[in-house]
Amino acid sequence: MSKSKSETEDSVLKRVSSPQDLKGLTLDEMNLLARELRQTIISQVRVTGGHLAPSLGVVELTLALHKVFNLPKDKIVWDVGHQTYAHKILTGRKDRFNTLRQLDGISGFPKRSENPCDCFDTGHSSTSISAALGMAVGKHLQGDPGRVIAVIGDGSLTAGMAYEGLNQAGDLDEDLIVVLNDNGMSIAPNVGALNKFMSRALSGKAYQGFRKDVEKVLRGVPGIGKELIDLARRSEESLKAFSTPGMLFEAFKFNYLGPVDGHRLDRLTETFEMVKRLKGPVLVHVLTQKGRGYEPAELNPAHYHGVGAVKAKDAPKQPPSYTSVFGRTMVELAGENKNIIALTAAMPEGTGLTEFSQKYPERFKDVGIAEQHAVTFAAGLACEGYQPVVAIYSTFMQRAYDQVVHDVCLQNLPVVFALDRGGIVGEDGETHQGLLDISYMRCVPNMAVMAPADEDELRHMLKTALEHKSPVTLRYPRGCGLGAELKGKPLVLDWGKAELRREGSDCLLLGIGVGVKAAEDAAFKLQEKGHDPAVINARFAKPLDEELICAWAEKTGRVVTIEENVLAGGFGSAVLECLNNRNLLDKVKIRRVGVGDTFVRHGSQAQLRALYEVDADALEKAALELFD
Ligand SMILES: Cc1ncc(C[n+]2csc(CCOP(=O)(O)OP(=O)(O)O)c2C)c(N)n1
Ligand SMILES: CC(=O)[C@@H](O)[C@H](O)COP(=O)(O)O
Ligand SMILES: [Mg+2]
Repeated sequence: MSKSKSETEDSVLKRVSSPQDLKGLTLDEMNLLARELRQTIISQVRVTGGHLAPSLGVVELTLALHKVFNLPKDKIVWDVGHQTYAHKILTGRKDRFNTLRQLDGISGFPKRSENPCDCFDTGHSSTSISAALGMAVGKHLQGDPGRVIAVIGDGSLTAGMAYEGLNQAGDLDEDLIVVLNDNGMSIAPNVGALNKFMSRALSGKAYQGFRKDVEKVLRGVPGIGKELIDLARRSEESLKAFSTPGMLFEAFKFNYLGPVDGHRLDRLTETFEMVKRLKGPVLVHVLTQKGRGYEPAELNPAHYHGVGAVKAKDAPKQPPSYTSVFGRTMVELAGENKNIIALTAAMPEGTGLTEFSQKYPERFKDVGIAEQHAVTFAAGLACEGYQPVVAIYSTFMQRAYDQVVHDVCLQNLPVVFALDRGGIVGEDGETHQGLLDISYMRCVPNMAVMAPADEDELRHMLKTALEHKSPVTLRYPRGCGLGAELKGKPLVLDWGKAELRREGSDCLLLGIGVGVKAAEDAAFKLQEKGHDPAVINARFAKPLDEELICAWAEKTGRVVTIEENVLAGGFGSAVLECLNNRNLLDKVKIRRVGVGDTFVRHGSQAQLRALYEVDADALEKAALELFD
């Protein structure tokens, strides 16, 4: 008796626990498996959240790569790594897939420590070609025949680093395979001249149609049809150069193959079987649809790029996020100040700038995934008298550090760095935590560093930063605010002044950013234990309000700082330096609460704050130690 359709479907994924299990599958079985993988991904992301549309778009591509190549001997470097859910399921993590992005569960990104088939850790974009080239050269030197494949999206191809990799790879003529996963989208629709060129060339159906028509006519020529076709194919090269995306990659000395339909398993496997035998650098151009197989994601791939877990219907309404308050304040301030220009590096929605982009399209620039360029571009705008606000996640700003130092701070240009996701971000984990920025910005001459205690203070800080005619970093966290009332117009705060929130006599709890709420919560608990803590909202990590801080440090004799940043070089270090400079360290005991010398993994923000001891409990504990 033949099996029912659903029994057959069920059985394919059940039979697959490693890429080896794909080798004997038929095309029909592979197509069924693609469907099952999609169902598994969709239902899991509903529970844990995650990068849904990118992962759905590459299901067939992943299957074809695993069918043709042999991991872990061959290697796939996934750019960004946010599209690897099918890869994870196929490489022995099916049974742990329900722990995706959870504390102690599997990561949402490739991790060498997690599985031998993850050959390179990613999370930030556009590193894959360079890493894969390094591996290819390493293999070459060792005489290892394994193949190396970089899979990079069209969005990630807007970053300069990708071209640095292509440039060297073409020159070295190494055996490297680059798969361009072209879905026309970054998180938002992709931008840039090259993107326009690629889509124009691809939609040049005229060329494809012309080619077919010519072949048809030539075939009909009795006796010499074949020779004429060969001749036409040879001269086609020059025609192609004017009208296909291949032109770009061929200039880098890559062999270009494609475009291939990225949802046709037969075409993909055929292509990779051929590519496997080719020597030198090869680029395979694959066309996919972001969100494929899940209608809401197909219709709105930007929204479904990364989603949270589906919320219960009766979940309480949350206060507005810091991001949305930033976005609204930008719109408000730009109405009064025509010099404000908002910049994003491929994250208009993530940085809260969508409304700004609609209201002031002339004064909004999405530069693509090009943080370095964004910063130097801002420096140029500032030279022309504009006030650029560069809104970039804290973690991605790391990439543009020299531009911050050399192009902005050295010239003391008035650029505002709005660093969203400053602090613990949660489920994205190690690659995305924004835990270094206070340290890396504080040490740069001319740079000021502020962090708001709540979403209302964020408004005032943005106004203050724009009034200041030097570089300013304004960092704020991922997620919703405290529910602070947003009333009145944004005000200019006293420059470099902290805010005394509570007077006290036996210790000083000194917070910055989200640390201020933790300080107030810890103060409450310490009071219940008979202590009398003072609480200060520092507002500025630089310039520090040395007068207020030292006065209360001396009065209380005990100081505990708290920040969501690494301890090394952070806000607490600034306070320690200040007490030392004023020779107060023999009179004042100090402890610092922050993240130690470690990378913070994935989990919920609350779990991680507790685990890495950067919450009110940790602050209370540190304060109590000072009374021992
Ligand atoms: C350096 C850096 N900047 C920004 C991001 C945020 N980001 C993650 S995925 C993405 C879009 C990537 O587009 P593409 O490579 O085309 O992949 P797709 O999501 O379309 O599959 C962006 C901007 C990042 N991961 N790294
Ligand atoms: C993969 C990536 O880098 C982004 O998609 C990132 O995960 C977005 O983070 P948020 O969810 O905090 O916007
Ligand atoms: Mg894309």
